[in-house]
Amino acid sequence: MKIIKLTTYRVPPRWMLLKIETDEGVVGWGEPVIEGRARTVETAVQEMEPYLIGQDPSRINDLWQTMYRAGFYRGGAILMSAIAGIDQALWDIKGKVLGKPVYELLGGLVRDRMKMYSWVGGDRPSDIIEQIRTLQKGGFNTFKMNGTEELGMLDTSAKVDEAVRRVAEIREAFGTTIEFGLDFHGRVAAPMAKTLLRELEQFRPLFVEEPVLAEQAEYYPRLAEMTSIPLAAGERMYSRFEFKNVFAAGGLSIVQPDLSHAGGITECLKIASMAEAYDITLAPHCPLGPVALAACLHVDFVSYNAVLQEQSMGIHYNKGGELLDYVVNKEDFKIVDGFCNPLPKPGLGVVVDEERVIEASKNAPDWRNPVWRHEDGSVAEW
Ligand SMILES: O=C(O)C(=O)C[C@@H](O)[C@H](O)CO
Ligand SMILES: [Mg+2]
Repeated sequence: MKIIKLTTYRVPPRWMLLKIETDEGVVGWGEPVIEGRARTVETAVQEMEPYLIGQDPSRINDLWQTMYRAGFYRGGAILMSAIAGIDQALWDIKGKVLGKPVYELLGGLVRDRMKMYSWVGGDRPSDIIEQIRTLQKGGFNTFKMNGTEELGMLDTSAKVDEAVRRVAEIREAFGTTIEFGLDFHGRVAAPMAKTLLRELEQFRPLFVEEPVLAEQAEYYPRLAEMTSIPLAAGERMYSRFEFKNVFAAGGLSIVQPDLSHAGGITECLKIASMAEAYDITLAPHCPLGPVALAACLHVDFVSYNAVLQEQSMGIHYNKGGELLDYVVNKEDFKIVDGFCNPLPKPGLGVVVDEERVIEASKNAPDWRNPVWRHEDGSVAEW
């Protein structure tokens, strides 16, 4: 069997789907994308084509290593997202050829169902209580929200009080009937992280995500020393070579590689396994589409240390498109009591509605995150 064609489809809300075709008619789908840089990743996928066209798609490991090493420069958000989506599609092809879901090719199930969580509150966290109440009815009991709005590198007690009040209200309303993670989203600089973590500790959030920016990872062990709140990060780290230094330095309790940014199933499986050796749990980042989520679930179902899975249904980014819009087998993604079952169909287990994808790709938006500014006019971390 040989790879004969790669086709990318940028689609609303902000995703990109990749179709890899073979000379025997087997097709694989992947989701290579960096939110806000879809066109750049699309070009990176096109630049990877010479390593793929005419090659045997079953040789995923050799194709992965060639895409990673043969171009001399390596790593980073764009190249690793391109490789990620291609890798997903290759695993999809392999599973379809062998008639098995990907998790079977990776050693089989380590659990029967996977715990999912839902975003609430939007870019500037609001209406959280109501949104949690609504999602509870749908069976969710684990949530994530932004921990703050814009925050200066050194900011006021009033801003700290605002962040703490929001969390206090959640605990007041729900007690310990729910759990919630706080995403600092890189908005909190090191000078403010300690204060916020100390003030929030009394409410025992399930985790604090990106407590500081990924480029400040050396603070993870120092922050972990001063708080009992589990620290989570990973969406802005792109290969096991980045994660190894963070694991060795300590401080992370939860690692959140993104299956569409960190080299795909082949790489994230290795990251998950490295994390397990450090007693670090796995909670793949996935504010994206159905193929990305499917890739996450296959890694979750074979990784002992997988504890939580993000999914984008109802997320504030999904304007103009929703998680299952491009999926035919929507029922396979059903979330019951906050859990998802293994995807049973061969490959990644996503039956893509190709007509819908092609139609939607005709007027795909160039999604960009907003550019925020502090009151002094300087750019703020979004
Ligand atoms: O889901 C998360 O944890 C995020 O921090 C969302 C962020 O990654 C946006 O997708 C960037 O556009
Ligand atoms: Mg995040």
